[in-house]
Amino acid sequence: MENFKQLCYDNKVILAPMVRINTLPMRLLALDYGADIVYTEELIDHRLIKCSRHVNDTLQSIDFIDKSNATVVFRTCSREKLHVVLQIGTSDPERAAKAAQVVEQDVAGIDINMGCPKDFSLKGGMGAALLSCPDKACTILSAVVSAVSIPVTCKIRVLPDINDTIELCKKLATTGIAAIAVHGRTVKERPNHPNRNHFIKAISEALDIPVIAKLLLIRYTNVLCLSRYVLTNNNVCFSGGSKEIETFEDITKFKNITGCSSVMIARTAEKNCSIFKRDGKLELGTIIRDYLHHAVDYDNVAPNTKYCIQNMLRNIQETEQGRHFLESTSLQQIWFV
Ligand SMILES: Cc1cc2nc3c(=O)[nH]c(=O)nc-3n(C[C@H](O)[C@H](O)[C@H](O)COP(=O)(O)O)c2cc1C
Repeated sequence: MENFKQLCYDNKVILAPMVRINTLPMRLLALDYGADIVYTEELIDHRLIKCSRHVNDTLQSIDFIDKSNATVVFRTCSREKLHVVLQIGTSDPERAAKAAQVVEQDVAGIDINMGCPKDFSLKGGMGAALLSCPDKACTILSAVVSAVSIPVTCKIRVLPDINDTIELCKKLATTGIAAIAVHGRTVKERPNHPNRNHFIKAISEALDIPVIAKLLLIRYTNVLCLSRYVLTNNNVCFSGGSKEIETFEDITKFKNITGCSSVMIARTAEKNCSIFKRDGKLELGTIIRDYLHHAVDYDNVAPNTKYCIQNMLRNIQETEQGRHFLESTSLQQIWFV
């Protein structure tokens, strides 16, 4: 209950899950700049359940280490404990529940990925594959909700039909999840397709009293628990707006368009994490330096650090500021800041 009070999904600006980008340094950077909640990259249940928890006194971190090859699968620290949501890739209720239990004491929430369109996920029955198996999706969510005492959420993509999407959301909402994040593109749509903001608006309007009533009736008898799982439009997070979100003010605009009180940002944050700053974005050089401080402090693996910085650089090449930055600074210089 204590954790839930801390992790509320109402009116939040959120760093959306991004594979290889959202390791600890990026999550801390987003928090520095003003994000309220930060998602991890998707971590597959098979890997998490093989992990053991280690308190790393040198780095002041908590490490989840895969014993079979001594790899750090997930590193976190006390600073993010009340803000970090760990996203699990799964196709199995039992494994999902076990994976959630492995990290439960060190994170603020658990999210189940139901939107990944990649072959790897679809072939394994994970990610967007769950959108076409709603019963299985619900079984997974219910298993995780029962297994842990922190909030559980899921992140979906919209279905081609608006009413089917609303029905799916209502069904998922009966499992006791605390929020749904909706990416307004279908599985087949690519990032350059327009985001279906009107779908998200319809969902946020539909997920109101009936869903609350259903949840209250079906799942809980204890009054203290009731308010914990009420799912209204305040608990629908908007995702998919990066093409149209360039400034912090744009976030408010999208809240209004979609009727969601929370907004998740992926690609805009990937290229300029200071999008979360209320008082305006920072120069890329400052962002990279701030990022590197966290990467060094937490001994982030070099290939991952390099990948994130290369993405920031690649993504700004087309902007005036980016061209100027690249002309005046070499990657070599940045690397040794
Ligand atoms: C590099 C990258 C990695 C991503 N990885 C994940 C992931 O692990 N889990 C997930 O649910 N979505 C993932 N996504 C999707 C984003 O979370 C988000 O829903 C999508 O990019 C649309 O939001 P945007 O317009 O703000 O970019 C990823 C997106 C990008 C660009």
